[in-house]
Amino acid sequence: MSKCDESTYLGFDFSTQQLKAVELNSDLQILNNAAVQFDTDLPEFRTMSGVTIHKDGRTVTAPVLMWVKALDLLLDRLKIAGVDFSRVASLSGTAQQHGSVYWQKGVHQKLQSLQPNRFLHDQLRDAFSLADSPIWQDSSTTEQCQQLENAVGGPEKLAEITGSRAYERFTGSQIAKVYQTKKAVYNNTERISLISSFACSLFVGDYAPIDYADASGMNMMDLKTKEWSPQILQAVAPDVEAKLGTPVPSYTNIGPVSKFYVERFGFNPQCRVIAFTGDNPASLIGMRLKTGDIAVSLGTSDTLFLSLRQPKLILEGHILSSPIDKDGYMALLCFKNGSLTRERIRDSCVEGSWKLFNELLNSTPRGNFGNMGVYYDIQEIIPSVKGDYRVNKANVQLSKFNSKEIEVRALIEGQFLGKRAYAEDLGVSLGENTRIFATGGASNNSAILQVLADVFNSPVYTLEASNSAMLGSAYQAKYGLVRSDTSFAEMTQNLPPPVLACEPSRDANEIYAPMVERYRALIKNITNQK
Ligand SMILES: O=C(CO)[C@@H](O)[C@H](O)CF
Repeated sequence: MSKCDESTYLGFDFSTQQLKAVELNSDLQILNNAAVQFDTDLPEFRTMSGVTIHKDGRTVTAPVLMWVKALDLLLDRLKIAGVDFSRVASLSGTAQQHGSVYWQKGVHQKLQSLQPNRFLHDQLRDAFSLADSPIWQDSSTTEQCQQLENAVGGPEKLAEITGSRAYERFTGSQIAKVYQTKKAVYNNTERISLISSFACSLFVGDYAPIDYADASGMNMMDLKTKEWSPQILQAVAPDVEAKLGTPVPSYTNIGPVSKFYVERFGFNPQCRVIAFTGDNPASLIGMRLKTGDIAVSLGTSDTLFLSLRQPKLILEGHILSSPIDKDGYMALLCFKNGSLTRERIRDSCVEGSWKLFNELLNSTPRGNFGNMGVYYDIQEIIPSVKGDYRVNKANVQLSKFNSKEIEVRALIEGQFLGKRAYAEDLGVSLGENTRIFATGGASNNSAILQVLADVFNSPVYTLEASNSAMLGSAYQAKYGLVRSDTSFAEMTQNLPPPVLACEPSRDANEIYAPMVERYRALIKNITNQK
C-alpha cells in the first residue's frame, strides 16, 4: 500500500440475492467486505432467492424496502468488519439491471433531510409509490414490448435506436405497464429510478441520475445521442421524462455523501459519490476486459459480454454504452436460467452436494455420449423457451436421462453450448488468441470451468475475486475521482493479472463445434413445437 495515501474506496453491489460491499485501499487491494443475504437476513420480506414470483408465473418483483433495510444492516456490518468510514474518499455501486423504483410525490424533501438517529428503512417506509419493484426476471410485459416496437417501426428500428429490440424485463415496457395498469401509482410518482440510481440516491440524499450504461438497458435511451428518445418516451407514458431526469456518463462524480452518513456513520463530509451502474457494466470494469476478451459471468443470471469499439445492430442480445469510455460500447447476452437452475439439478441429482456434482461431471466424457439437454426453470430470454428438453445422440427427445451423471453434464454443456451459439451469432469468432474471463459464483468451480474451456475451445481465466461487479464498482469509485489525470488502464495497471484456470482439451473443438449446430437444431425444434 502506498504509505502516503490512506484513502479507501467503497463499492456496493445490490444484486438479486444479496447486498454486498467491498473496501479497497488506494492500490485497489481488498481491505474489508460484508454482505446481507435477503432471504435469510431479512426473512420478513419472504423472498425466494431475493425475489417474489407472482401467481401468473411471469410477474417478478422485489420489495424496495428490503433493499433499504439491507443497507442499514450492511453499513453496521462494514463497521464491525473494521471499515473506518472517515477514510473513504469516494464510493460507487452497482445493481441488478432493468428493475425500476417509483418514488412517491413529496419524498424528495425527506430524502434530503434524513435524520441520523433513525434507520433509513424507518424513514423511507412510505417513500415509494410502488412497494414491489419489477425486476429483471419479470416477463409480464409482452404487450407493452409490442407497443414500443410498433411505435418506432419494428424491432430492428428499436434495436438501432436503443441497442436492443424490446425485451420484457427492460424498463421502458415496465414503466408502460405501471402506467397502464396502476395509473394512480404512476401519477403519484415524482421520480423513477433504476435500482442502481435508487441506491445512489440513498447515498447522495437526492435523486441521482441514471448512468449511460444502465440506461442502455431500458429500451429508452438513444445509444448514439445518449439522450432519451422522444419517440419512445411518448410511447411509454405521459410526462415520463420529467420523472427520469437526464442520463450521465457512468463515471460521473455526482456529489458529496449526504449528511446522514457523515453524522450516523462518521463518513468524511468530503467523501464523493460516483454514479452507480448496472451489474454487467460494473463487471466489465472489474474484469478489466481487453478488446477480444470474452467475459462469462455465472451468477443468478448467466451473462456473456465483451467490449466493442462501435455499436452494431443485433436482435438477440444487447448493445450497451461502455461504463468507462462514453464513446465505447459493450455487447451483452443474458440468460435467466443460471445458478438457480444449476442448484435445482444439483439438488435433484446429488442432494445439494457440489462435491458430488463435480464428481459426476468429471466422470462423464466430453460430448456426453451424444446426449444433450437444455433446462429453463423460468421463461428464458434467449431462446424464448421454458421447460427441460433432452435428446440422445440420435436427436430423439427423451423425458429423462437414465443416469444422473448424464443429466449433470447435459445441463452444464447445454448452458455453455447456448452461450457459444449466441456469441457466434453476435459475430464473435473464437480464435487462437481468444481468452474467456469467468466470474460470478460458479467461476469458483473448476469442473464447470473445464467444460466452459472445452465448449469454447479457449483458455479460461479468473480474477482475484469472483465478484467482479462489486469490485468494478469500487474501481469506478476511484476512477470517478482520478480520471481527469489518470486513465483507467494506468489506475489498474498494478493489479494482479488474470490467473489461467484451465485450458481446452485437445479434442474440444471436434466434439463441440458439431454440438453447437445440434444445439441450434434442438432450439429450432423446440420453438417450432411451441
Ligand atoms: O437482466 C440482466 C442483464 O440484462 C441480468 O444480468 C441482471 O442484470 C442480473 F441482475
